[in-house]
Amino acid sequence: MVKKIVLYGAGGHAKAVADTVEKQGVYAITGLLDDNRPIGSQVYGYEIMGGLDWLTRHGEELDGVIVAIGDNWTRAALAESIRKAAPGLPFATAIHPSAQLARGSVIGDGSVIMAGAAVGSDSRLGEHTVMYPLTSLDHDSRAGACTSFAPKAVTGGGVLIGDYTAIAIGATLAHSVSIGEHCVIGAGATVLGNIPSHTVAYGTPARPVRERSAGERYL
Ligand SMILES: CC(=O)SCCNC(=O)CCNC(=O)[C@H](O)C(C)(C)COP(=O)(O)OP(=O)(O)OC[C@H]1O[C@@H](n2cnc3c(N)ncnc32)[C@H](O)[C@@H]1OP(=O)(O)O
Repeated sequence: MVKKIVLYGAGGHAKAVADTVEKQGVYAITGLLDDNRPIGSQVYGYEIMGGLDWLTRHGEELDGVIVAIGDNWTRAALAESIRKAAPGLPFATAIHPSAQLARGSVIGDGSVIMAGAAVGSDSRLGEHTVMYPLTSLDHDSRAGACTSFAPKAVTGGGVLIGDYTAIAIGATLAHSVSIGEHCVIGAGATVLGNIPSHTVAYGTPARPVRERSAGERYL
């Protein structure tokens, strides 16, 4: 039987998540939830049904939920609110059929792995992580919870990435580098050394540019 899920979010990122879920073919999307858009409006033919109140009333009818918000910190906060509003409702994981998951790789609940993304041997992704198209996290790497890889962001093997960190479009991380929590690695950066937590870094080679606090906007 097809499992029923809702996507929490209704913007551009939610469209990309919906496409991944549709292609995966494991879940049927009952509808979308969004606290800032009118109830009854539609995205891709899916109705916006409400917000957290809806989930409190209908959570038990569902098999799962995916937080479909692109910003890492907002996605984390919403996941926490959902846990409280609908305790026991699982976070579903969406994996595009063209994604490649190597032996020993582990994908955290609520994560979304889009078209052509690759997770290398024995690599682990935390909960609610997003890998956009053509990204790769190579062998023996760890990406924490609520991290994100924008299109064509790639890493070598043995890389560590802390919770909430965003790897921007086209960034490259050399093997064995360690990136802290709450970092943003800027578009097109080439990271050759470690980057401490709460840092915005970019350039080739990437250099820390400034500090950033948790939740500071980057998209
Ligand atoms: C499907 C999707 O859409 S997923 C999302 C895709 N988008 C991304 O991944 C992009 C995310 N954003 C970035 O990567 C940005 O580079 C950030 C957030 C890291 C940096 O942004 P800010 O700190 O706001 O930098 P700001 O725009 O103020 O620019 C400051 C200076 O740094 C330069 N700069 C900014 N980012 C970069 C970069 N990645 N590489 C080199 N130089 C940069 C700017 O050109 C500017 O230079 P100037 O002062 O000489 O004019």
